Amino acid sequence: MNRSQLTGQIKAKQSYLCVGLDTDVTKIPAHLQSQPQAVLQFNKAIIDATKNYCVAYKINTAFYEVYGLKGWEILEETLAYIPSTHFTIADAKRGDIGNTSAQYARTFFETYSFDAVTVAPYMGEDSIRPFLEYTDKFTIVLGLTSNKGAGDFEYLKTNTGNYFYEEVISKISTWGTQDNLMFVVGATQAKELENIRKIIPSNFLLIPGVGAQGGSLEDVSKYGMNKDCGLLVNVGRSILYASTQEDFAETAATVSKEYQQQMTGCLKTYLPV
Ligand SMILES: O=c1ccn([C@@H]2O[C@H](COP(=O)(O)O)[C@@H](O)[C@H]2O)c(=O)[nH]1
Repeated sequence: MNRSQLTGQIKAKQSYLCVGLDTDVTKIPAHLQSQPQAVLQFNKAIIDATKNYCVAYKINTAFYEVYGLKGWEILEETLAYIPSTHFTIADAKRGDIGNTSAQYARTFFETYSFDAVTVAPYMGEDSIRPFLEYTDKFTIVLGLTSNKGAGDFEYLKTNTGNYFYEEVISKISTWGTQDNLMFVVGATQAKELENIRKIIPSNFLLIPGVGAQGGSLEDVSKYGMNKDCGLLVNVGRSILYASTQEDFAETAATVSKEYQQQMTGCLKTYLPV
């Protein structure tokens, strides 16, 4: 899915919700846990329940890799079950020397046909270029993360007086275009979004941290939205585990709809005219 198809979906659905499929078998309803294909069944029920309210799904590979070969099969079947109208993200946070990054890019863009993959920027240009060579796919680079550890390196001041994360975003933004490059910015960092938009007014941002991590959808929308919306707000646990009973799918639908309705309001209020 390209940028204009993504923005088309956002407009049509009045939603920029991305549902995070971080499925932890110990947290899913007890009645499913005994089923042989528990994670896949859970994912399918969540996708059926939420697809009308969201425009994207993010599969965090850690929750599948933990089961070895079986986990990769579940990941593949989950990806195949996501409707083609939805943008798909492999949250794998890869990045290595170029020769190795090329294999990671092939994995997520060819072996599995994700629309996007998350990449860690620490190893620099040659570690990111192999992903960006897929000009019809999106490379989503970690910009300013949602966790406490963001303070350890991302907020260090460089000799230019800027934060390290600003240098990272600013430099990497010249390596790609708004059609193949996005950045991750945590919802818990909403106060920085106004500044980030000065550096990258056009690129889409993937925003995790609303829900379980306490980030504010309102603030993210107020400070991060651009004329195309430019936001994919990921919500995982607070949708997946909104109920741990037999009504988990209905409850996930209700919570997703609430997010979608709040997003409709934010689009009316904050979309620049
Ligand atoms: O800075 C970051 C980067 C990635 N993540 C990922 O997003 C989701 C958040 O899930 P919730 O359950 O909604 O908290 C998860 O996959 C993280 O690995 C992030 O949270 N922050």
